Amino acid sequence: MSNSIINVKNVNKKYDDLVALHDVNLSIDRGQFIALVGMSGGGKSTLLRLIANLEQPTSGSVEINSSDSKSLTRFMFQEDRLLPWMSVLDNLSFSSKDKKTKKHAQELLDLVELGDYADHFSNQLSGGQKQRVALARALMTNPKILLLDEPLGALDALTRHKMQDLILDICKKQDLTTILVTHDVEEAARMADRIIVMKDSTNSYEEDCPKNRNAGQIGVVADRVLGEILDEKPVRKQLA
Ligand SMILES: Nc1ncnc2c1ncn2[C@@H]1O[C@H](COP(=O)(O)OP(=O)(O)OP(=O)(O)O)[C@@H](O)[C@H]1O
Repeated sequence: MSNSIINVKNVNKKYDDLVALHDVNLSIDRGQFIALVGMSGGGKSTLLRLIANLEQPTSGSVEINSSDSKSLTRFMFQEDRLLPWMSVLDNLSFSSKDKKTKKHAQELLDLVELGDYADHFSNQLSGGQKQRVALARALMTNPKILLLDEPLGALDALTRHKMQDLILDICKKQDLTTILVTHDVEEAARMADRIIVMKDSTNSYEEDCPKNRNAGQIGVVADRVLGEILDEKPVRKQLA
């Protein structure tokens, strides 16, 4: 039996006459940590939105192999989306009075090492702490798939490093399948066990349709072992 949880088949996505994704095929196994890298406008976020079922492909299909596909995915955005008038705990539980929900929220705050910050408000948190709250909130529905769109872009290098470790740790503990969009190749190399490069469309298709210059296609898939620091040439060479 296949172990894949996400199957993207022959996906094309057009916005009017702009081709954002061109014939993308991708199969992701349960528990994999995927990094999606590539040039700006290459279709990374578009692919993530299709997988999250926030948008539909123009053609092709995105299949999620799970019994509870509705509660599968959660985004963690780059921006701080915490509601400033709610405490950290309420941001997770949406002020629910339900004891179980509150307990779950507190457990997740403990998981992201912010157990003592439940009563704080977002203006009392650092950028890294806000991102950890956002991560905890993303986990509230017990997702099986975590979709991260440039979550760490605004953080300083040290905080970013710590967050990378925390995310990896949580993904392992919660047995999550994760897709991380990042511009940072080092980050991709550090975190992912598979790196997918969305490449610029420089084939004849582009000549036919100049507007499709950035149409996202899966370029290179590099498999590597989780946790290793990448100093292998292949990924960089192919990115250059
Ligand atoms: N809702 C939309 N309507 C029209 N065009 C869109 C829409 N969303 C994305 N696009 C276009 O589709 C292409 C791919 O965009 P997308 O945001 O997926 O790229 P990206 O690789 O995530 O870029 P970046 O790295 O800059 O975030 C771009 O040309 C973009 O302008």
